[in-house]
Amino acid sequence: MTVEEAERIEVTVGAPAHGGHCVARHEGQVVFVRHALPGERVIAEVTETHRGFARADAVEVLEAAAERVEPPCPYARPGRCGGCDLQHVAPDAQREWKSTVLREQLERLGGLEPTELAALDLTVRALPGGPLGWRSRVRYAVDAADRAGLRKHRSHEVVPIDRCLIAHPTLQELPVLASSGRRWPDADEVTTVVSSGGDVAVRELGRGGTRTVDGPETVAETAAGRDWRLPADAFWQVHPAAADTLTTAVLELLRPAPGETAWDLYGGVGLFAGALAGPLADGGRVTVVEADPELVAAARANLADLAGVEVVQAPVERALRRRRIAGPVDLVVLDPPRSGAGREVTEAVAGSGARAVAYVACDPAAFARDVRTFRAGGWRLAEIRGFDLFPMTQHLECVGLLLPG
Ligand SMILES: C[S@@+](CC[C@H](N)C(=O)[O-])C[C@H]1O[C@@H](n2cnc3c(N)ncnc32)[C@H](O)[C@@H]1O
Repeated sequence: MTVEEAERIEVTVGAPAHGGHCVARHEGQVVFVRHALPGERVIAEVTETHRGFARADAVEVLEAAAERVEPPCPYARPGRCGGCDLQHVAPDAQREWKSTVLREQLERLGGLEPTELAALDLTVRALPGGPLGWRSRVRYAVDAADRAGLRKHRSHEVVPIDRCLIAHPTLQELPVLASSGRRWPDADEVTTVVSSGGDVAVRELGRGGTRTVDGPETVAETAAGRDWRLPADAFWQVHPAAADTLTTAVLELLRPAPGETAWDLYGGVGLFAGALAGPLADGGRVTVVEADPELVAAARANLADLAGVEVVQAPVERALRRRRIAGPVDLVVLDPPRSGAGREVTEAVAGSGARAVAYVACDPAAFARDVRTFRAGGWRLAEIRGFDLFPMTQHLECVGLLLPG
């Protein structure tokens, strides 16, 4: 008998898997269970059925794991806000969970052998500041009644909320959410931003594009020993300690030397190029490649004081195909979106003559697939640093050092 949607099943929960759930089995069928922990016995309500697997939410815990805690947010419950997947897990155990996911993805999708995995430190490290109040950028969705809220897990349905506990305290004060009485008749989404320079901005995205509702058009950030200015809703790391943590990891792993050349691929406003430019000075060069024209303009402005930095506006794959950038190059930073760099870009980077690549990854599955491509091209994953840039959620960030040979 297979599991049916809305049916309640009793299962023993197994290991965490990519995506914020644990794997269980019910009558031979795989069930991905959210709101659960490995080793628990739970009653789970089936939310989706597919050929060969089902999804379910743990709605009653019969035998709790020692790592289970009461979720601090009342919306982090089955059927409510889908933003946080791990609020029911103690913070240390969240990082162990992420480390397990990283290992599993590198083994299954990356093709790493047990001996290679054993040689890597897959610890996922906490950033300063604790698991709540960190998020410096929050994008809310607007529901049919023009109220701003957050979406349910795997659904377009918007849950009106009166606060988001992982949001930075400054953002929680803003009169944006339904509880403030504020309505958003012209918007599909509302973005709130607080920058390290103290700027606070609210932008709405609607049929007419985006517009600033409150605060400045651009915000100031400080990272990697430099000051940055960027459009309020442009890409920037959402954890206040993330930009410094990632640039430090990239510099420590790549060890740039004066006179070397580097590519900063998927460069955004040029964060990694800005960090590399100093150590590469005395004849070194960095080329940033970024597709978004607004980010390219910000990168050019932010990096204008640095000699030897060029910013190319193009999709990375096209820049490589049309030889707008071409090897040999010494160092490469790859920081692609969640979907990863993909085979074409990864093969081109593997053939670029680089002596080292730092791959900054926000999705362990896409990262592992690209690692497999590097390995097929004769490279190896020499070191990895995992960071908990998104506490309370299933997301993890890592920086991998890939070396040829
Ligand atoms: C994860 S962000 C990294 C940005 C930057 N490295 C940083 O740390 O601030 C990924 C960036 O890749 C850009 N992007 C996405 N697809 C791209 C593509 N095919 N070619 C070039 N840039 C792309 C996005 O606009 C975004 O700025």
